[in-house]
Amino acid sequence: MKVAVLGAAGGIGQALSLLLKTQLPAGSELSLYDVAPVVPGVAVDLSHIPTDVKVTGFGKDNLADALIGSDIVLIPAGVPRKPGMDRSDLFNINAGIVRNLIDAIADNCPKACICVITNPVNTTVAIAAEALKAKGVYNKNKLFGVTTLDVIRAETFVGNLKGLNPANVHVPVIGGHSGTTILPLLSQVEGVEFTAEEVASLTTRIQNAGTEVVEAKAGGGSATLSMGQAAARFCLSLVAAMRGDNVVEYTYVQTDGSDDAAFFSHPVRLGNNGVEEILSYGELSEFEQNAKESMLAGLRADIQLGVEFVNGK
Ligand SMILES: NC(=O)C1=CN([C@@H]2O[C@H](COP(=O)(O)OP(=O)(O)OC[C@H]3O[C@@H](n4cnc5c(N)ncnc54)[C@H](O)[C@@H]3O)[C@@H](O)[C@H]2O)C=CC1
Ligand SMILES: O=C([O-])CC(=O)C(=O)O
Repeated sequence: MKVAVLGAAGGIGQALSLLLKTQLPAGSELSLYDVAPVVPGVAVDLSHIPTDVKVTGFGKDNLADALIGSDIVLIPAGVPRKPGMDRSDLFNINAGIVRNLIDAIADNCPKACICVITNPVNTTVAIAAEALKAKGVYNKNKLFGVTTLDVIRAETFVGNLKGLNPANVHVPVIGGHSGTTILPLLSQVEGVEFTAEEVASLTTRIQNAGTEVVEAKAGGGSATLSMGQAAARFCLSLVAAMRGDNVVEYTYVQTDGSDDAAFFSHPVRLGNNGVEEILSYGELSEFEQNAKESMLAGLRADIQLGVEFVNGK
């Protein structure tokens, strides 16, 4: 198993690479790429941890070498938010970064599962899909927007509010990954009752949790450590599924688009070839149904922006 991390010298990239170095199965390879000159040093640093995972660092001019033979590519490359910015304000810089990295993936490891972390995820995943189509190698079952951070936050906040161990709480989160497009399904949390006020305030907190971190970091970036954990969880689930385990994760994937949007986070059964089955997210409460209806137009517009970035208007 070879896993490549593109943007590996950044805040997310380093946390994620550390978790993968210690948790990937024995015999795996971890390939770290970044345009920052520190990346070979990050790889040397990690390589001193005694696990049977081989780590190699690749600088700016060696993207092809980093990618060749990869089974999974994780993309946390790009700029993070500062206070006062929305995720959509990152589009101008990050759209081009994602496009170029995806072109290189198409050329060097077109069969890899691709996990996009770079914001705005609602749009960068659509950019990735269109760029892969333009190269003739798009497989909708192998492209994922990583929305696991919304899930782990929701589990933490519910656990804290109700005095439960968050590790035992499961909260479905559907939709996209920004503001009101993030839709936690609190009505489906087993064994927990919420008042209407709790549903309203928890939903808002989960939707604004990224901003909570951006403001607390006061100009020093956005979530990196919790995102490293979230991306590691998603990647390790994909690895386990590729080795035959039955694994379901919530992730932003291409749907048939019939009722929701062309990309939408669903519970997804993962398998050897990425998406094995997109599962239903079940029944929504009236609050959730209304929240879904009112965010869909915005999510569709975010996706359209990505389609037009690659194909023109
Ligand atoms: N999906 C999600 O839930 C989340 C997504 N993010 C997003 O992840 C991205 C990265 O965030 P951080 O790690 O905090 O930023 P960072 O600034 O700490 O790291 C980004 C890294 O990307 C590298 N980079 C820039 N252009 C590149 C290119 N063309 N090729 C390879 N590497 C390149 C930089 O050199 C840097 O090392 C941001 O867009 C952020 O908004 C952040 C948190 C959660
Ligand atoms: O809020 C941000 O800019 C980073 C992010 O996506 C998150 O923390 O959920």
